[in-house]
Amino acid sequence: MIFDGNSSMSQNHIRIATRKSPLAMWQAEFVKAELERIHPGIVVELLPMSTKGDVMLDTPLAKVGGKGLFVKELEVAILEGQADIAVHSMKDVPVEFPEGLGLEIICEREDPRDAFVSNLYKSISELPLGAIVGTSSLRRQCQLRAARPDIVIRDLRGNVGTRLAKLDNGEYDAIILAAAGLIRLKLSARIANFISPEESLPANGQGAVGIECRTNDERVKALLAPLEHLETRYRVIAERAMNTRLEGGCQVPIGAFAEIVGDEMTLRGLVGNPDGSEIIEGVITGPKTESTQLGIALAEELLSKGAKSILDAVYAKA
Ligand SMILES: NCc1[nH]cc(CCC(=O)O)c1CC(=O)O
Repeated sequence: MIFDGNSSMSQNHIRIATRKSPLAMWQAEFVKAELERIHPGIVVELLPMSTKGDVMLDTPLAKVGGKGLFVKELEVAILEGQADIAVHSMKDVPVEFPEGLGLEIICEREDPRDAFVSNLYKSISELPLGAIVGTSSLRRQCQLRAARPDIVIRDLRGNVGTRLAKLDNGEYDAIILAAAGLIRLKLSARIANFISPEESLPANGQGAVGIECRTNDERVKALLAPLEHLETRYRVIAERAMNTRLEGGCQVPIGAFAEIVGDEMTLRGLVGNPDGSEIIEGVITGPKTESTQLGIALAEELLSKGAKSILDAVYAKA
């Protein structure tokens, strides 16, 4: 039975299911603070939980497999009525939702770029021949190796603090992280260089926070509505639509990045193989209000240029 959100303990009370990582906690605290600012007197409670993705930290992400590694337990908590909402990094949110749940709100995007972090070098171009770079993202690996085939990629898992500690231990010459996570955790001083979308396309949804809740929970949806940021929604919807049409899981070498000027959206997309030896790129422009169609059309362009065989090969190995 799907829990009826309207029977929540009090009309002015919201419980947020969240992962326990510092970044997830920051995002949940951000939503709590926004709700408290907009609705004086509201009581917002955090329900920190562990997910499969948090527990299996030693396994390379591409091997853990399965969509929604970091969200399933949170969704169960909402469906069972222990929580009302879950706050996610849009980048980690699967394309499909369980019956009764939906991604109702997309908040304003933080910087969507990747960040180059190193104690020794200021940028990718400064890295010496054969430098060791830490990332577990096939997307980052693919684009880095395309530009610099000499670079050696080593796996890098864990939350942001763990990753920085591994860099500081000397395990890598440099690491690549999402700028948004570092900025939110007040660690932007660690960013040696922002990687432009021209150099490396970000992941779909990178830097944006989304809020999931019961689709029939009108009380909670009304409380959340002011947190919605329409421009971010258009951008993230286009990026996700491209990914969905490509049937991309959460760990595939796919980059997607939408920008809006006036009413016009420009969406760029890329599919590659992990070693960067093959990359298929495309760009499309159109009205921002047609973001889903733009994402699908760009995915179809990439597929017609050969993206399918690249993705099939990646999945066959995973
Ligand atoms: N895959 C983990 C993850 N999910 C969201 C972020 C960063 C913040 C964001 O994109 O909103 C990160 C860390 C990273 O990629 O460095």
